[in-house]
Amino acid sequence: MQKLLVEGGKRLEGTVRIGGAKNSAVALLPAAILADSPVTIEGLPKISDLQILGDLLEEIGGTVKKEGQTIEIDPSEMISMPLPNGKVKKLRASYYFMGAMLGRFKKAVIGLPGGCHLGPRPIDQHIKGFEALGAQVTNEQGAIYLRAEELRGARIYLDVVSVGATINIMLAAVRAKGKTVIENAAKEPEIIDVATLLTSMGAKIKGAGTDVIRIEGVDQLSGCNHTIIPDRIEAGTYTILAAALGDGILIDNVIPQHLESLLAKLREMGVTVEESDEQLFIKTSEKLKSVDIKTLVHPGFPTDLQQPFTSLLTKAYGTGVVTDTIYQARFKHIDELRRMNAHIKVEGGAAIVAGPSLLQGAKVKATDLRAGAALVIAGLMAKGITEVTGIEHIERGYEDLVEKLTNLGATIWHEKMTEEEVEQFQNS
Ligand SMILES: CC(=O)N[C@H]1[C@@H](OP(=O)(O)OP(=O)(O)OC[C@H]2O[C@@H](n3ccc(=O)[nH]c3=O)[C@H](O)[C@@H]2O)O[C@H](CO)[C@@H](O)[C@@H]1O
Ligand SMILES: C=C(OP(=O)(O)O)C(=O)O
Repeated sequence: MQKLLVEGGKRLEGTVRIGGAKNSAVALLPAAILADSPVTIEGLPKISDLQILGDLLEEIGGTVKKEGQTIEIDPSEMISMPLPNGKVKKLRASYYFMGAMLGRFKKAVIGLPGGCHLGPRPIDQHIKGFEALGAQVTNEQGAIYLRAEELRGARIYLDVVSVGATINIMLAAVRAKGKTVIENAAKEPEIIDVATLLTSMGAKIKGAGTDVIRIEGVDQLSGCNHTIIPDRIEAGTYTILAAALGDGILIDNVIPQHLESLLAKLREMGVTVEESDEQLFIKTSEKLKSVDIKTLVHPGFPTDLQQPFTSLLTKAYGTGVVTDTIYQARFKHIDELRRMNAHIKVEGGAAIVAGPSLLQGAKVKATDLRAGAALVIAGLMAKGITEVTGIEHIERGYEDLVEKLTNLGATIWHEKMTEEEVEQFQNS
């Protein structure tokens, strides 16, 4: 097992290029199941979640060829093999095998998904959607069994705005008979990206990116070529880092409109933010002003940037209140930031950050993906060396993290954990 060592206190500058969007990629790969010929997806990020999804596609009979950041998935020989255990539990997005396999085979057995532990993450809205389309859904020993004689289009109102449920229902509905309307749909850019791929495959989808999506089912979907959108959360993470320590950092391959809620907050704090078509230029200010943030569904402030943003707030003057309305318990990074001398308390579902604090290097543990990003940012801001364990979480969503940060002038490296450290880590 490896840990990350981060030496803090340096100002950073240069250019960082953003990879393809994790939360698109993890849906685009399962979407290929719906086609009858090879689907090619370009611009994939180098992250561990995609390796697992590639393995799962092979387990059900797909032929997967990877070359650089391009993947070709030939789904023609796939069968509806049950995936009740094993790799499906290692990530969240394995739930997209439910919608895609139901759409193609009218049956599937998929274990309940894993992913970041952020408090309860039910999938009742996914199931409500599948049932409305005519599927029988049962939960047997931790696996979801789905079966339908035929899928029929339906009007589905989501009780909770859910990215996963919106995409999953879309995946099944493109192969249902007749018209499906998803109301109160999520509007995240990744939903548009998945709809774009499905449309290139021959699906008929209108309204992706709005809260009403209309789908006219088709009998057949074919292979196509698709280029993935840039990762707004990776871009947002480097933007936050640049706001904390940037002497002028250019974020390349980003769609600035995807990050408007973050950029508005950074401007309020006094950060220099310049936008162009596919780039952002970010420069910190000597005296950052505290702000409050409240995470909301898109286009509100993204929950996935809440944790990295909390690290930035420790440097700002004043009190900042962080409220996460999507995951009320997404605060596991706070205890670790406190070890680094951050003055933060969690009260009534909000984290209250009193700044500025001079962060000190410490031994900390990444409990989830974005907590890991928050701790790396804090480590780069801190005096001394920070050791971050739990880096397999970070590898789920950040490609080439060490290389990208080193290019910006950071001192960060991997080290093998000793046996004693591994034991301590496993028991903590
Ligand atoms: C792989 C992927 O794309 N992950 C993202 C996706 O997760 P995921 O798709 O799991 O998140 P959702 O948008 O579904 O969840 C939003 C909220 O709805 C609740 N909910 C969701 C589904 C459901 O059936 N019932 C229910 O109550 C969840 O507990 C949560 O409070 O969107 C989240 C919210 O932007 C992001 O943090 C994750 O990075
Ligand atoms: C919560 C996240 O991922 P997942 O839904 O894959 O666990 C995330 O990307 O921040």
